[in-house]
Amino acid sequence: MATAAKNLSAYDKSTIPNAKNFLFGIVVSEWNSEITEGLYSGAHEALLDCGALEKNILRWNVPGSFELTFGCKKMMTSQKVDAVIAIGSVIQGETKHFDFVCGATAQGIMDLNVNGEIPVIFCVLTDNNLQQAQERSGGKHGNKGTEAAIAAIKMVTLGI
Ligand SMILES: Nc1c(NC[C@H](O)[C@H](O)[C@H](O)CO)[nH]c(=O)[nH]c1=O
Ligand SMILES: CC(=O)[C@@H](O)COP(=O)(O)O
Repeated sequence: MATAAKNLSAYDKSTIPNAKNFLFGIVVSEWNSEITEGLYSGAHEALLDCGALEKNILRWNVPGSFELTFGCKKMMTSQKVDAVIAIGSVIQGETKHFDFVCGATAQGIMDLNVNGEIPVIFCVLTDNNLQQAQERSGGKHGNKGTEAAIAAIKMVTLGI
């Protein structure tokens, strides 16, 4: 199902476990900060709405999406977090650089999930243009940050 066919911000709170006992890390890319701050707001608000405590949400910033893998790895190995949300916005430019940044970031975060002990949520928008990014970070298609927060809570409580 394409994003255009769903609302990224939609969730049934009654089906989401309470997050009050868990610690969440959020690593935020500074590239396209208009977008990544919107994603962060969506994730932060959803975590609090589902019971997470403000003092249990740790935020670090990194320069760009390519640095998300290292930032998440450093956070998960040095901090007592139960899940990490990686937030980025990659927007197509004139060259193939978009492909390399998106591919490397997706692979790096997947590797953290395969080799690590806690879930790392892929909250990285990979859009053709700014409008698409705006629509998915609090616009008409909702907020992928909200979706990522719900995914983090579900993964932390998996099997409980
Ligand atoms: N063009 C975008 C970038 N590029 C920067 C890289 O992510 C990286 O910081 C740089 O190559 C140094 O290692 N990053 C984004 O997050 N979004 C973009 O659209
Ligand atoms: C995703 C990128 O790295 C891209 O925005 C950079 O722009 P350009 O391809 O025009 O150098």
